[in-house]
Amino acid sequence: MEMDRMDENDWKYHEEGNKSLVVCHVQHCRVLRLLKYPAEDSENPPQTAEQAFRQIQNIVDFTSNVMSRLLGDKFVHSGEVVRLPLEFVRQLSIKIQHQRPAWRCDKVMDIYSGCALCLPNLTTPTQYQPTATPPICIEIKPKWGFLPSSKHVSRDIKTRVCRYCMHQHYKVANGKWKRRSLYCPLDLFSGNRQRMHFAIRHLIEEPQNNFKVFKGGQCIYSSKEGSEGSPDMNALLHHLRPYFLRGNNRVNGHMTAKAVLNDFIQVLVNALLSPAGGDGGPLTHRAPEGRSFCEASLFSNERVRHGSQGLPSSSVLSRILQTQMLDALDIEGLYPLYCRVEQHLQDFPKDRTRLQIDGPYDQNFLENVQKSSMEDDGSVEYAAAKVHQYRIAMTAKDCSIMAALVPSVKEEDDDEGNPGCPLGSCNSGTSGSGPPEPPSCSL
Ligand SMILES: O=P(O)(O)O[C@@H]1[C@@H](OP(=O)(O)O)[C@H](OP(=O)(O)O)[C@H](O)[C@H](OP(=O)(O)O)[C@H]1OP(=O)(O)O
Ligand SMILES: Nc1ncnc2c1ncn2[C@@H]1O[C@H](COP(=O)(O)OP(=O)(O)OP(=O)(O)O)[C@@H](O)[C@H]1O
Repeated sequence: MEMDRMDENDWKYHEEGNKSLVVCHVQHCRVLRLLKYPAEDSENPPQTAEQAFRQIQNIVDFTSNVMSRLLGDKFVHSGEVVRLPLEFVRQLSIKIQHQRPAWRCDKVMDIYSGCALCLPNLTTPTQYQPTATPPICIEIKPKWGFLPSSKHVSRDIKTRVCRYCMHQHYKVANGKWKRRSLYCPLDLFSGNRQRMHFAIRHLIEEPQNNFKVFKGGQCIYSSKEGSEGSPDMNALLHHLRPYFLRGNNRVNGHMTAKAVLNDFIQVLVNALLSPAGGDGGPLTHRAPEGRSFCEASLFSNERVRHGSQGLPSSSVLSRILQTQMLDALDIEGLYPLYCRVEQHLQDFPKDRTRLQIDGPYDQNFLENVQKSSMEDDGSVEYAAAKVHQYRIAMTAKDCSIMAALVPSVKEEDDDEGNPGCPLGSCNSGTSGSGPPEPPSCSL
């Protein structure tokens, strides 16, 4: 990318979250992730350009030296910080403003620093030969996959009902969503194909902030906050049908909507369980110590007892779960340690650097955090290490998986020239274009 030749017309609005806004290039498979600030700060940016640069560089370092090592570098893209011409950023901000969802407009895009994070566009994978049917990318934000077993947890309900399921009641009550989702993360993280199928089915029915489908880089299925109805599942199935034409579940040569949905979920389950290959990072597999079933899940307890195989240790879900479980104390055990660090920094502000509170997230950072003793010796070093571990766990609890399903070139057309079942053949490993792309994490 030539920074002095940036043209806002080459970029379009893609998506946004609470902290950043993402634009994608109209031709190249790149995105720019720009910071967002509260709208009331729009006249006075809360940080200088250099501070914004440092913030984004910290994200890159944290991703490459911490998250990538824990989740596996096959799954994580760190990106790079870029400096953009201010005029380009201003024009871009004006151009995309009308496409932003109203409920996100309490924050504005950073137009002052001229800094952004440049990443590959994970909704349009490039490693495979282009085919007539564009790739499908599914974004899943799985949230917390375990029940806390920390001795510090004061309420028994937290050890029986998962945080996501409890939060659903809160989110419906405060109006963020109109209907409760029946998705339960513990089902998705179970490794049991039936439970995972059940979980994804409910993600599709009520996607909220946890499920999106992109086709050729364009979001074709997601929840709109505050909207009365659910997104149109028939329209989604209409998009998906051409990808599954060679399925077995055809009635009079026609594949039923139910069969398309089942095949789609099946492919997704396979992708989520597929091994990463290569070095997965320094994690040793730790099974959740508490219960692995949430009482709020509608998946029958009886069926759980009759088959729970657990996650393959090198799958993306297993890596995410292991990283989430670095939060071994729960917020109730962590908060007093956080207060210890806060108090210490008030008394000794210079120790902020020694304790690496704001980074740098260099190669030693993770090692130092992992070296921390198991027993609380009352030191600020112990407390700071636990706070760091908690922050790493929180990142894994709020990350998204981008699973790209790429049609195989070889079987795209059958002998009569009819379109084939690209995702099915990808999945069975008979594709001429290599195995399906492993899911990637966008953090
Ligand atoms: O607290 P939660 O579980 O609602 O998660 C928040 C997310 O809500 P969601 O569950 O996706 O609806 C929330 O997402 P949205 O703003 O709803 O898109 C953020 O991701 C928030 O993280 P941060 O404060 O921006 O770092 C998330 O906060 P953290 O819990 O990660 O601090
Ligand atoms: N590299 C990428 N390629 C394609 N799409 C992306 C990429 N990174 C982010 N996105 C899209 O942009 C959305 C917002 O990005 P992201 O989740 O990084 O924002 P955030 O503000 O950090 O989110 P949160 O609300 O969790 O704080 C994602 O949900 C995803 O749909």
